[in-house]
Amino acid sequence: MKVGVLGARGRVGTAVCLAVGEQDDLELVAEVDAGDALEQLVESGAEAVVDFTHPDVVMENLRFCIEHGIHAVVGTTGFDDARWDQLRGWLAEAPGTGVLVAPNFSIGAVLMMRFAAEAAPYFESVEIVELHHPDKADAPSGTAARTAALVAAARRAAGSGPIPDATTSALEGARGAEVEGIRVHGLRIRGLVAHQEVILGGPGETLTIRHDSLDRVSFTPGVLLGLRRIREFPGLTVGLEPFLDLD
Ligand SMILES: NC(=O)C1=CN([C@@H]2O[C@H](COP(=O)(O)OP(=O)(O)OC[C@H]3O[C@@H](n4cnc5c(N)ncnc54)[C@H](O)[C@@H]3O)[C@@H](O)[C@H]2O)C=CC1
Ligand SMILES: O=C(O)C1=N[C@H](C(=O)O)C[C@H](O)C1
Repeated sequence: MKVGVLGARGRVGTAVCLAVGEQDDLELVAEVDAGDALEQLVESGAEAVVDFTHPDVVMENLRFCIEHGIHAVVGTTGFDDARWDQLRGWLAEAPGTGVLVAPNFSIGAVLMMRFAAEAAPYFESVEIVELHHPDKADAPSGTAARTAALVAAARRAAGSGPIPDATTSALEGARGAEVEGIRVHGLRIRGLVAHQEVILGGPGETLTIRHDSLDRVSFTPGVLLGLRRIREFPGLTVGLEPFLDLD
């Protein structure tokens, strides 16, 4: 498969270019970054792209790819319901084209999210702490937002009660942001890459589920899996789980 990388000179894009270049069954045909023409993808015959760019530009990139029947494996964050609807609308006009958007391509992070959702109905309390490098544009992280959504859905399905919190007075931000009723706290620390803790608590005990991406190579096995299986998943897929046969 011929592959183009969008955001090729970025932190993750650089690691993805190296990884794709090492595979016998994948050929890196386009390395596109800010200011480069997207037409390069068509001229080079790219059959699929990997996008690790910026929330402000990813939709424009995806519209171009879908219009040209190029599959997309997307790590860029910043998606919301309006963006999902827009993507589904574009994909309806391009049967056979697949777009995978995964908030985290690291296998450990996917499992961390799954374990957190599985544990959540068994505990009264649950909060999420995400820790990243300070050059990250978005907060909370896409991973934290998705973890909160999965945890909230698991609790709803189990009929869990409200999460206890007696706070009546707080400085703005002191209790973090709320995503689907789950508190999410973001730290930006030089030296870190991407880390997350889900802390659950019940009477007399806590359970902490932690994942650490220590290097951006942690994202490349999931990206390669996405490329190898994208033809099997036409339309929009959110999250790597189906590609890992986890759903
Ligand atoms: N899903 C996942 O597993 C992961 C997702 N991310 C997300 O990926 C995105 C990128 O992260 P980083 O690599 O750390 O950022 P970065 O800032 O290091 O790299 C982004 C690159 O995109 C380039 N770019 C900007 N506009 C462009 C355009 N229109 N076309 C092509 N390239 C363009 C920039 O010049 C830069 O080289 C962020 O949204 C981040 O949250 C990051 C790590 C893992
Ligand atoms: O910007 C990053 O670095 C990361 N972004 C993704 C996110 O927002 O969840 C994935 C990972 O946390 C690294």
